[in-house]
Amino acid sequence: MIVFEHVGKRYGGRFEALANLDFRVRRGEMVFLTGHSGAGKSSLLRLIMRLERPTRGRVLVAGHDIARLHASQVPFYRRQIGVVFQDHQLLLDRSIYHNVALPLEIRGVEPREAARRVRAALDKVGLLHREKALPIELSGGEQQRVGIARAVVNKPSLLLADEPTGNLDPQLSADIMALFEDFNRIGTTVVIASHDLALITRLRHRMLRLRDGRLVADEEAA
Ligand SMILES: Nc1ncnc2c1ncn2[C@@H]1O[C@H](COP(=O)(O)OP(=O)(O)OP(=O)(O)O)[C@@H](O)[C@H]1O
Repeated sequence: MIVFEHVGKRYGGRFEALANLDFRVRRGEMVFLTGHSGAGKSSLLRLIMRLERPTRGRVLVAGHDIARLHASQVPFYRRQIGVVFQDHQLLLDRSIYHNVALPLEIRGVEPREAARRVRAALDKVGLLHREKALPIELSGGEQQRVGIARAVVNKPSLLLADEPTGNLDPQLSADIMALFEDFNRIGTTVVIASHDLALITRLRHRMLRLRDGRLVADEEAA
């Protein structure tokens, strides 16, 4: 599903944020990406989203070198990827329903079909009963679940998350990870950047460990 071939990324000057990354993630896998702050986790995810391009090597997703995508193809490419952020980035003046519906509105999905999908996504994260609420009326854990519903409403084949539990207490963090496992179980490929080693070690998935932009360990779950 995802192949990194000798990938390097420099931001201006000589500073190498990522160096010689070589790994692949199979379709249907769930992988944690870990490492210290500044190790390059977000940069790696941004390469997969094609928000950045590698300065060396190639990133292939579903067989395509994504650096070669034409600008007009990029929105279609991104549609197959759901993204969850640490600070969920919800629109505060819109209801939960409309936050989750946003990616479908942008695509011009017909309202009745959109409503069906929004409710299915909210149901999966256990928040169907809060569809009329505003984000501010929800707890931090619930807001993050809305962020996940919005990420999966397009039924992406790939789900990426950057520190999705960064602001949550241990129990809520475990609940959020369990949700990602649910989506993985139905076939979605999942890549999660997290520095919460205590949590992700317990979950027993493959772990890619970055240090100063290099891949220093690739451990299959025991
Ligand atoms: N747009 C940018 N321009 C210049 N340098 C950048 C840019 N984005 C990231 N970097 C640098 O690249 C390195 C890797 O950053 P990155 O955000 O990928 O790490 P990270 O592991 O996600 O860290 P954190 O957990 O703190 O977000 C850091 O030294 C960072 O300062």
